[in-house]
Amino acid sequence: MPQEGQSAGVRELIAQGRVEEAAAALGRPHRVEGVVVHGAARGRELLGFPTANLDAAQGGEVPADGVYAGWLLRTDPDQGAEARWPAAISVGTNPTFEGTERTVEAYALDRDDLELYGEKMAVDFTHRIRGQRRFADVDELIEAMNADVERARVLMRDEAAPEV
Ligand SMILES: Cc1cc2nc3c(=O)[nH]c(=O)nc-3n(C[C@H](O)[C@H](O)[C@H](O)COP(=O)(O)O)c2cc1C
Ligand SMILES: Nc1ncnc2c1ncn2[C@@H]1O[C@H](COP(=O)(O)OP(=O)(O)O)[C@@H](O)[C@H]1O
Repeated sequence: MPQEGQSAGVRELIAQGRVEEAAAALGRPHRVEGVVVHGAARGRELLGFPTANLDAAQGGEVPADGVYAGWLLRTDPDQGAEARWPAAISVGTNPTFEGTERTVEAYALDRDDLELYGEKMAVDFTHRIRGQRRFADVDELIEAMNADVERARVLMRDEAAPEV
């Protein structure tokens, strides 16, 4: 659904991480869908930011590596279930940990109580924050993630909640 009718121009914007321009062209933020899978189990324990990792293999064009603000959504919520959260999103190989697999992961701002493994979810990309970096140590990464989360909070304050 999100891919259909996407022009080469919009695909190029997404590939370059220019998600604000892509959203303007599409009339809605670009969406990537997938099922939440297990990652390296570092998010919650080591970094203090649990991230839902999407198995995004066939769920839409993945934007350029980087850090974004946007939405984490349940695509088939039960009636009454919480369905969307403002999020800080990371796309890349986690170079600080010398990862090789490219992941799409999202931290729902200010929450630590979600149970999302196995759920069909999506991320909507509204703003690009920065590129991926290889930090010298974990503390530097955590410091950067804190700044990203603060930035995402400000950027998402006035964003209209997307349709599921
Ligand atoms: C807002 C945000 C920014 C991130 N920025 C970087 C980064 O610049 N470099 C990096 O190596 N990993 C970055 N990450 C990814 C973390 O390394 C990753 O979430 C962590 O390894 C946990 O992975 P796991 O979910 O597989 O346990 C970022 C994650 C988030 C949520
Ligand atoms: N605020 C949140 N944002 C995203 N996922 C959360 C959040 N709070 C709890 N979770 C849960 O924690 C999991 C991620 O924890 P994490 O330690 O990063 O493990 P993994 O490496 O398996 O992704 C998510 O899949 C989800 O089920």
